[in-house]
Amino acid sequence: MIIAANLKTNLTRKQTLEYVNELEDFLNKNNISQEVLVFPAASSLNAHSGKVIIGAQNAYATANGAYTGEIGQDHLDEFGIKTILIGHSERRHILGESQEELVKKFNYYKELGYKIIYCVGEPLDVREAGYEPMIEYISDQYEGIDTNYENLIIAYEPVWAIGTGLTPTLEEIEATHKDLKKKSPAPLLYGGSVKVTNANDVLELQSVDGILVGSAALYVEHFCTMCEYAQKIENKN
Ligand SMILES: O=C(CO)COP(=O)(O)O
Repeated sequence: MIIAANLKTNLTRKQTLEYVNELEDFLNKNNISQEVLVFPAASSLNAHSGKVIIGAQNAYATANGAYTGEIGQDHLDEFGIKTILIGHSERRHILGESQEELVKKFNYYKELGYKIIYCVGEPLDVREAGYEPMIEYISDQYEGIDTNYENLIIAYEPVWAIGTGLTPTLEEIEATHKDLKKKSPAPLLYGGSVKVTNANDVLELQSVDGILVGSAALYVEHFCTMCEYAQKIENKN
């Protein structure tokens, strides 16, 4: 399974280094062979060798150039980073990235063979409009995306569930994932208020291939526990 931590605008470079080292030790001591990804803030990116894979939360579709405030492929290359998150709801809804811009970014990093975690998910008003409009809204977020890209992972994160403590029910997650799985053979993660208290139940769902965790992942011991849950489920199956 794939267990991913999106650290967002949290943890300094020093704190991130401690975090990744503690996580790496835990994975090794506990023989955890799951795919574990950590997405630090841009200024906390660092080279890391081991089980933990470091990814970028964002980068511009360029190697370098005049794009004030952005980082590019050169900055990721410096640390051997080959994994990127694209289409996170905070980038879509807070930072105003359009589908067109996301597609451009997707294609740029796809050409370079990056592992891409591409996020989709509906806001609350769309959710409240009913299941069909919700699936239509999410389908639009697949527009222009090569859903057969071999290094693609998709994360379904309902916007209203992110950082709110609210989640769809397990049945709702399963139903939505089943429908989204028809759109792409890529592994499908669930994200949105995943905590130590619900992670195991979510991971046990048939159509869930992993989780993308925000706030709860800031506590390294919580994130380690979730990695352990995934390992136990896999050992059992
Ligand atoms: O946005 C998320 C991960 O990308 C989820 O955030 P929370 O786990 O804080 O809801």
